[in-house]
Amino acid sequence: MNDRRSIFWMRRDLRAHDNTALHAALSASDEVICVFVYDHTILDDLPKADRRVAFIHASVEEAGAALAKMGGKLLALEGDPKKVIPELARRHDVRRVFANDDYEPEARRRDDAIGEALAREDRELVLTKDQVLLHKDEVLSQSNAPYTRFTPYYRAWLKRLGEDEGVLRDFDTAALGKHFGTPPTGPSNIPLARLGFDDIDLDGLNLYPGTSGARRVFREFLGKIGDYMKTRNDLAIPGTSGLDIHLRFGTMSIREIFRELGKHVDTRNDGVNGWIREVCWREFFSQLLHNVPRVADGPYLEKYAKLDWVKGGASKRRLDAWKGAATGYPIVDAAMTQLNQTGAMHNRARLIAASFLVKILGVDWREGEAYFALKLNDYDQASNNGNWQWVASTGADAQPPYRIFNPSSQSKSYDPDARYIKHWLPALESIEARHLHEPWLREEPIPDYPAPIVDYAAALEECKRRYAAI
Ligand SMILES: Cc1cc2nc3c(=O)[nH]c(=O)nc-3n(C[C@H](O)[C@H](O)[C@H](O)COP(=O)(O)OP(=O)(O)OC[C@H]3O[C@@H](n4cnc5c(N)ncnc54)[C@H](O)[C@@H]3O)c2cc1C
Repeated sequence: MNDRRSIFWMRRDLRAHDNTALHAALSASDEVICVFVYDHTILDDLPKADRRVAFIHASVEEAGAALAKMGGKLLALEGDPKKVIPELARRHDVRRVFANDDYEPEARRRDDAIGEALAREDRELVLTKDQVLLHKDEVLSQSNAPYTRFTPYYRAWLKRLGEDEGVLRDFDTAALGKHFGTPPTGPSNIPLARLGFDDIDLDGLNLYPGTSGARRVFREFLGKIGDYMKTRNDLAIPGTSGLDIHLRFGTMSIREIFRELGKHVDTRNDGVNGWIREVCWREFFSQLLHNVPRVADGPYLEKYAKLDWVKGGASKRRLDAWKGAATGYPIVDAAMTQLNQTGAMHNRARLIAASFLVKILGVDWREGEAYFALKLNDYDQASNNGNWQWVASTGADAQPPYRIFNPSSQSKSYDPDARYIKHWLPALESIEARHLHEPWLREEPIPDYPAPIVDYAAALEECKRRYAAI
């Protein structure tokens, strides 16, 4: 066995630069084989036109080119990683496989299986932290338990960032390029069509893949981050960073983002602080899913497993109307249209649409969670689950059960001129904004637009009864 030859397995870290696992592999070895595996156990269940697969594919292409510039080569394979990785390790007789940690329960089961398969042959899967700044049990409460409330977690997280400069270390892979050794033969990417997927116009969706795309989006955001607290809830303007898909697929290192913030903006500014706090929600939910993996299958507050959701045909009709942007509540229908057409959805719109499904339509939050998982470009199990549970009041640090987003007042506050609604529902262009916030107050129904699927006041009472019964 060659102790000095390793594999670097690229996953949710589609970049060559500042990559912890790649850096660890290069530091420990004379030869590093870099591999990306198109995982058919995931891909086979996806629609042929999938924006995320197209984004991944283009990002793999760019990461492969970056590795080539550094003297390496990316090998693209397809299949089930549980077979592909141990086979590759055997074929090249490597001692260690390096990869960046993934905290989703299914990914952990996969990694455990691969780790065991490698160990049977005296090899090793080495997992390193890369996806988040602080992970697993790095931020614990005074009683050494994982935090389940956001605010104390946030304070402890900030303190740790302030005290430990190493958290933002640059894992400078370019400086270690000489350790790539002889590249293996094989393609550095696989055509999308061969993988069974359609090409997608990512530019048309304002999705710019790869590290170049991430840095471009980040640079643009740096110019306006100071206004973040004023603009982040305005549905009609791009007031947030748009870095979500890049953080999801690791096209830019979270450490690089924080180092750049320190260099270019005043970190005492409200906008910058507000943005850092939002990023911390991502880390909070990541450690929560890792430490309390049962949240993936049910409510964190277990008493809410007994919530009496609307069932049967009524539930299906309501869910279908919500998915199909036909609830008769324009702000909800605009949000769902944005999701269906682009895979993106503004955070405020997510809150409104999710709250409407759970609290007004009385549909089990897991139905909404599953639909977002299918559609969102930035789908991340920890953040999606954490936010759905926040909205449904079943989560670790959730909103109280009786806090219910009123779609009309949300619409008036965050889309006063109905610009967002009219953009996504252009058939409503000629209708006055006030009638789009509350269409039922209009003398004549809006032509070719559905009547409200439920009466808001009655649904509100039903929701209160549902939660009070627990
Ligand atoms: C019901 C619901 C489901 C969601 N599902 C996901 C999901 O699957 N994946 C996902 O990344 N985000 C999810 N979010 C959180 C949030 O809506 C998105 O992170 C945000 O809209 C991404 O846009 P941005 O990058 O421009 O955000 P910005 O406002 O610029 O925030 C920067 C980054 O901080 C993180 N962040 C911001 N808000 C949150 C939050 N509430 N929770 C966790 N992280 C946050 C994200 O990584 C985001 O990219 C969900 C929110 C709701 C209400």
